[in-house]
Amino acid sequence: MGPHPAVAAIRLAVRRVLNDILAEHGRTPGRLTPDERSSSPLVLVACSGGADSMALASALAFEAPRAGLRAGGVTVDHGLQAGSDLRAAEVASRLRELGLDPVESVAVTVGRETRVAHSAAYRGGGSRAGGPEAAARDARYAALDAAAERHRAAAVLLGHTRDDQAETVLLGLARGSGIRSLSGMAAVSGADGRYRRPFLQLDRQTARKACMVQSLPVWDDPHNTDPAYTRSRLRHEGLPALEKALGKGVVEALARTAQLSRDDADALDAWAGKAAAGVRDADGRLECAALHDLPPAVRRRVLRRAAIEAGAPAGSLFARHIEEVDRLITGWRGQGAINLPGRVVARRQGGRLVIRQG
Ligand SMILES: Nc1ncnc2c1ncn2[C@@H]1O[C@H](COP(=O)(O)OP(=O)(O)OP(=O)(O)O)[C@@H](O)[C@H]1O
Repeated sequence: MGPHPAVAAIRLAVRRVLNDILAEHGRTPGRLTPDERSSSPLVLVACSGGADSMALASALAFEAPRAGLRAGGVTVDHGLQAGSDLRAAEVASRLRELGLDPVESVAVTVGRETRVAHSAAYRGGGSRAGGPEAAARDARYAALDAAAERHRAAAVLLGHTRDDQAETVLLGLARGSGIRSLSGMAAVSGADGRYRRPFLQLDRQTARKACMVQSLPVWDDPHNTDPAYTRSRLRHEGLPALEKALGKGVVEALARTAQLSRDDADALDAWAGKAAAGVRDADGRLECAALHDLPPAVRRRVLRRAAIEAGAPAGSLFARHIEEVDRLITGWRGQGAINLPGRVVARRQGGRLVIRQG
């Protein structure tokens, strides 16, 4: 008898991603001999101990040796709840029981300077827009990046599911975001495509079921049900209300919107990349008349790229900033310079737009 359908589904999702990683390393799937083991690429799973990432860890532990890859795990202790250090240690020991090796528990301090074990220091991103959730996320990714580098990992797997994707799209819609935000999380992201999300097409219920039938203990993060958090309200009130009003299938539809938006955003970014070269003069200033002739979606992307190239941090550069700069082109009334994040300033000089450090 084969595995339970939920277990088969999570394993298939992970196998696909492992096959991609193997292909990128010029390898074919197959079990390792003991000699080959130390030189085979390492895939880490980022595990909170929640159902999604425990399911992911179990599928990785099962599939990696069959594919000819090593598998390890990292759990991050954000230090935000009492006893979080004990829980992280417990998650680490569960990962070891699954057969993962190496396994690390990394402590970070969110909000101020963020430290991890191994004496390295990272910025927690406390001043970043988005509040404590964003600060915790920044600290977590810094720690995961560092762990991946320490272990020279080929990839880090994350347990985001189709439900997480739908929530991300809805949050973006409610904020009035453009299609790049509506495209949600990418299946592959980060430095050199380090982060992989095998479960983006899989629903949360399947991951939870897979844990249940494999008797994997899971930790339910109280933040996930705390109505103080926007995402929690969306998950427990917003999406169910939408499904009640519009019928089942809202989550799948939103995930499809993410995919379609990603394709559109990629195409527009490529267009803007080409257009950017055509609107610059020899001194790197932008020609306002040429910018004016571009479709607004392309023009805004050209302006955003120029601001980022001048040093504006992408994470702090919002649509409202770009709209203000855009008015120097489309609504020119002699306005003064526009200040952007990262001490970047946009100002009009005759028929040219200059975007550079203030
Ligand atoms: N403390 C953590 N340590 C390591 N990885 C984490 C941690 N928190 C989140 N992750 C990774 O990020 C993914 C998304 O986390 P998030 O908290 O947004 O979703 P979730 O639905 O609560 O996931 P899970 O059920 O796995 O906790 C997780 O599946 C996991 O891969």
